[in-house]
Amino acid sequence: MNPKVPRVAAVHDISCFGRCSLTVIMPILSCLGIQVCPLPTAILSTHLGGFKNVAFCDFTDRMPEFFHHWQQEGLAFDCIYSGFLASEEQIDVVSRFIDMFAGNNPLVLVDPVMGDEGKLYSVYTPKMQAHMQTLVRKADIITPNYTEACFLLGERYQDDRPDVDKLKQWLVRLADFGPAKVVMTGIPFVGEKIANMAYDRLEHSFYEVSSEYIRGQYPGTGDVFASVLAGSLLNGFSLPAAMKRAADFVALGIRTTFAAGTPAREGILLERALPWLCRNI
Ligand SMILES: Nc1ncnc2c1ncn2[C@@H]1O[C@H](COP(=O)(O)OP(=O)(O)O)[C@@H](O)[C@H]1O
Ligand SMILES: Cc1ncc(COP(=O)(O)O)c(C=O)c1O
Repeated sequence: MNPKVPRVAAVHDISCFGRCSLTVIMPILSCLGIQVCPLPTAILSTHLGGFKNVAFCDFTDRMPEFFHHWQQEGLAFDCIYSGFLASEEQIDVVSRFIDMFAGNNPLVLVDPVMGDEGKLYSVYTPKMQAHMQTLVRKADIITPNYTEACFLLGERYQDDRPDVDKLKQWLVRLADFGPAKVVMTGIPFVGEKIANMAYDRLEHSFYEVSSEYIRGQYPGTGDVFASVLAGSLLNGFSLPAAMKRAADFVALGIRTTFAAGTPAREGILLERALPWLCRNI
């Protein structure tokens, strides 16, 4: 275990119901022995997948006030981890935040949350997509799902089995934007598998971690995966080992939830899966 408690600035929304974003990221990172300082991007009554009339409070205008105070207090972070961003302007605000806190050389993980299953989320405009590309340039590691990788690269989304050599080229092209490590999640493979593929430019290596696909589409799996990945990297695990821990934990959460039969839109039963993570930090 890391002798010092690493500190993460988690730049995500609070979806008050539905187990995604900060409501899963905070307990997961705490469980992994990491201090989490949330910088909220928006507060929503629920996440955006599967609910109507969601109450939405955009936090863009308040964010600079919060991080300027952190700067005055001399705070430093070991990691800056961003996810769902609520507006075009907010993407630039996060970019400024990263610049302001670059002095401590934090691990910058950008999860370019934009869409799933070939579609952009309703709040994501094409302009936000272009701004997201500029944020990705500042990251050390990015974790797009397969859909987000297609949007970042301007490639057509295909829901049949993508070709592995082509995916490798895509990973290299994504790393050419700036991040040394790229982890693409949620790749649909034949044989009932779901895969994560990664490229580490500094190691000149590709990695693949796949799991048995468990029936069911749950919100927040990307956040659960990326927070276990971030926490494991901060605790000294290698990239492939961190990917394996993240994929295994999501699979455990999904299996537990599927067995309990709770509504998919409520997310995975994190409360039942967390004890495993706490025992395996
Ligand atoms: N139905 C599933 N069965 C098994 N593992 C899953 C399933 N859904 C997600 N995962 C795991 O979680 C990772 C992240 O999920 P993904 O769906 O890509 O995230 P996002 O919510 O960002 O679209 C996947 O790459 C996989 O390892
Ligand atoms: C408001 C909000 N934040 C975050 C997410 C990220 O969820 P995921 O981990 O599934 O990418 C979603 C997805 O529905 C969302 O609606």
